[in-house]
Amino acid sequence: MIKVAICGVGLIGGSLALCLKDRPGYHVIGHSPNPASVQKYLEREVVDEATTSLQEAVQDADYIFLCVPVGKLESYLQQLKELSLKKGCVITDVGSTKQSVMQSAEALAIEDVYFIGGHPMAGSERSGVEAASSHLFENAFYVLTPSANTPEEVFAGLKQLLELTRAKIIRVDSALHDDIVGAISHLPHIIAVALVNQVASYHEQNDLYGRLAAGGFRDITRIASSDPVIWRDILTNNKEVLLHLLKDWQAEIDRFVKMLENGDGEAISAEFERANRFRSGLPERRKGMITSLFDVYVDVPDHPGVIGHIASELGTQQISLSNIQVIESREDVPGVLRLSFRNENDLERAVQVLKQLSYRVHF
Ligand SMILES: NC(=O)C1=CN([C@@H]2O[C@H](COP(=O)(O)OP(=O)(O)OC[C@H]3O[C@@H](n4cnc5c(N)ncnc54)[C@H](O)[C@@H]3O)[C@@H](O)[C@H]2O)C=CC1
Ligand SMILES: O=C(O)C(=O)Cc1ccc(O)cc1
Repeated sequence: MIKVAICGVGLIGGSLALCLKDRPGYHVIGHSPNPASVQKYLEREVVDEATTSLQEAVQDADYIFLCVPVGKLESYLQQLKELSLKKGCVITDVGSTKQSVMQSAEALAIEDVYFIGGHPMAGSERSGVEAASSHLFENAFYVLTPSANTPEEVFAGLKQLLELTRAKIIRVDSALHDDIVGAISHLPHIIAVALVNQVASYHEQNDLYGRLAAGGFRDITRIASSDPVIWRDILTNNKEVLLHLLKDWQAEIDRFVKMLENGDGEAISAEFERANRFRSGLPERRKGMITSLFDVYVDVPDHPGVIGHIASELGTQQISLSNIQVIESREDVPGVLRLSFRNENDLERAVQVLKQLSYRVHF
């Protein structure tokens, strides 16, 4: 029996638990110091067992996953150093930054125990065990940052375990990880939050701002609804990288200021062309990391019953929708529906059905 302890069974910890629980040969135990959380893990049946005692959770565990906010990782490692752990046990984390936790683990160096940093690059703006799903990591990248002295067979063991999530496991140096993820995930979260707050200030003066905000605004600001504590920790932890990225961002904004001041329409269209070229070359429908899961956009006429019609046609074909959202909701124009599916197969079948029904679909 492989015993897996999960400390912090939220969106990520809960999704990992769901990937492992119910597999023959695996036993998943959840931990939180908070009795109400432990109760919730059990009620929701995401773990086989749950306890408020860290010692009980990690005793005899083969793998210990730390799935708490990045700012709590060091104190968890310190606590683990004081407890009795199974010889050869592997501790890993799921934090969105990797350099600081690698440094903490190296400084603490627990005897006969290995630490390998981890970051599943999938998630969402939602949080808590309520949002957990065993499908969350499918086809996403899962970064591992072993240290120079991690034995190859220990790395291989963790990789094999994580393959049960159906993620693509890749090994990346922790500093490079923080540079890249800073640019493609942390900076976009800052931009989304700053943009929402800029508009929120205008809205305080005139609520037409919020009422008209739709389509593009909602699309690029989805991630501004992410959990404040999780993101406080991520940003403060990747401070140096982000300060550098924000300087570059300021330079990008300044270039736009100049182009507008100079009325340089050609330069502006060149910016859009360059962005379009790069974005079109990105892998499609990659999970998490800003792009959505398995989504399709459908242009719909503005008449009652159209949403019900689409949902029932898909239902007839046994295609399950995981989410449906009206993106453009003005009363006088056709709208756009965003339909989300749990997997690529459902998405592709839905697209066929929608096309047969003469709906215009786009990604
Ligand atoms: N949200 C996302 O999309 C992604 C998050 N991550 C990383 O995963 C980790 C967990 O994030 P989520 O699952 O999104 O958050 P979450 O809020 O859904 O879950 C966090 C869990 O940690 C527990 N927790 C919070 N403070 C604690 C404390 N002081 N002591 C013990 N337990 C505590 C909470 O009760 C909860 O079970 C973070 O380090 C985050 O950077 C990684 C990939 C994606
Ligand atoms: O929702 C999205 O698009 C995300 O970007 C989710 C996300 C959040 C934090 C991570 O460390 C990885 C992925």
